[in-house]
Amino acid sequence: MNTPGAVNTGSMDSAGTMDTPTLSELEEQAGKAGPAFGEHAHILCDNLVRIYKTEGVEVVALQGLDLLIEQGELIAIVGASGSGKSTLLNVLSGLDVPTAGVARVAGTDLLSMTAKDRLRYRREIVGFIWQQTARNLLPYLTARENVRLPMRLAGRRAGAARADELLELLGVAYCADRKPTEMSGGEQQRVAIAVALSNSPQVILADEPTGELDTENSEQVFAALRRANRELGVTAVIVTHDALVSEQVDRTVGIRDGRTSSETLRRASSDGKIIAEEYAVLDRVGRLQLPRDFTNALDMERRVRLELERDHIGVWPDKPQPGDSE
Ligand SMILES: Nc1ncnc2c1ncn2[C@@H]1O[C@H](COP(=O)(O)OP(=O)(O)OP(=O)(O)O)[C@@H](O)[C@H]1O
Repeated sequence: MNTPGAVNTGSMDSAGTMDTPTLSELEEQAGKAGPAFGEHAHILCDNLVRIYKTEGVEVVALQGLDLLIEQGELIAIVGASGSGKSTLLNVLSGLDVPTAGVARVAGTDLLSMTAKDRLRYRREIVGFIWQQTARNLLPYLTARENVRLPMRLAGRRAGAARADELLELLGVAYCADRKPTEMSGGEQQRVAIAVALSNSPQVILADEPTGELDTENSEQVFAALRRANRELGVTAVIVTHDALVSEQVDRTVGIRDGRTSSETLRRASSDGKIIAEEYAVLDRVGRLQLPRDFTNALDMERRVRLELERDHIGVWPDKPQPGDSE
């Protein structure tokens, strides 16, 4: 007889005693397990690690980062300098290979790609926009020619009509025949978004796309990214220090010390106001990063006392606080 709640994994032999389970029985059982972590996510990072080694010194830039992004989301990634944002974007763009963990974008496993897969991935699945306007466009080509170039490199018939449609969508149709030096920084970045969208990628990644721009140009570049996201359905991930960007997306993910630490979700209330709610991220093994200003305010160090209440968990400093009863 089985113990209540226990799972009978084996089968009976002719003498009626339990066998150890066969491999196929174990495989069948594993197949019945619930959905894998992030199975349906468009972008999945599971326990992602990136260690840089320079002159014998190791820097752990990503320390087991988990992140799930749904298809069609527009999210901002924020974090202090050195927290690992660019490292993450380099991994997602296929420029860099993580040391360990899982990274999957639009069904492509980024750790097991061949060189040929990687080239195809970078040309057709993701589009990229850099902070430095000069890095995004070739200076001797016009805006239209820049947008047509990725189509040519991918062996497609380089449709001038598609290039013009994209420039129109992003509000820079009037720049089609201009070279980068004849455009403002904001116009160049909007053309760069058109270049990134040229081969109809499923995901666009932008590293500080408004970092070199004034407020007016930043607004126009962010509006162009949002239009690309809404009208083309492309998933968009923007690394930014710019509050104008991070406070207007539906979800902002905070990275601290190479891990996701917080998320801010925004939704419209019934009276049309935007409500932002900040959450700490609970990882798959139950780890939580408490905001540093909270732990500093209560002088929390090394360990805290936890208490399970009916509908929440209380977190107290280890040391008694002034005014605490004995
Ligand atoms: N190629 C590299 N070789 C060695 N260490 C690196 C390399 N690239 C990044 N790092 C280190 O990895 C950590 C994360 O860097 P990363 O550039 O991802 O941070 P970031 O959050 O993008 O910072 P910033 O906002 O300043 O761009 C830092 O400690 C950085 O010094």
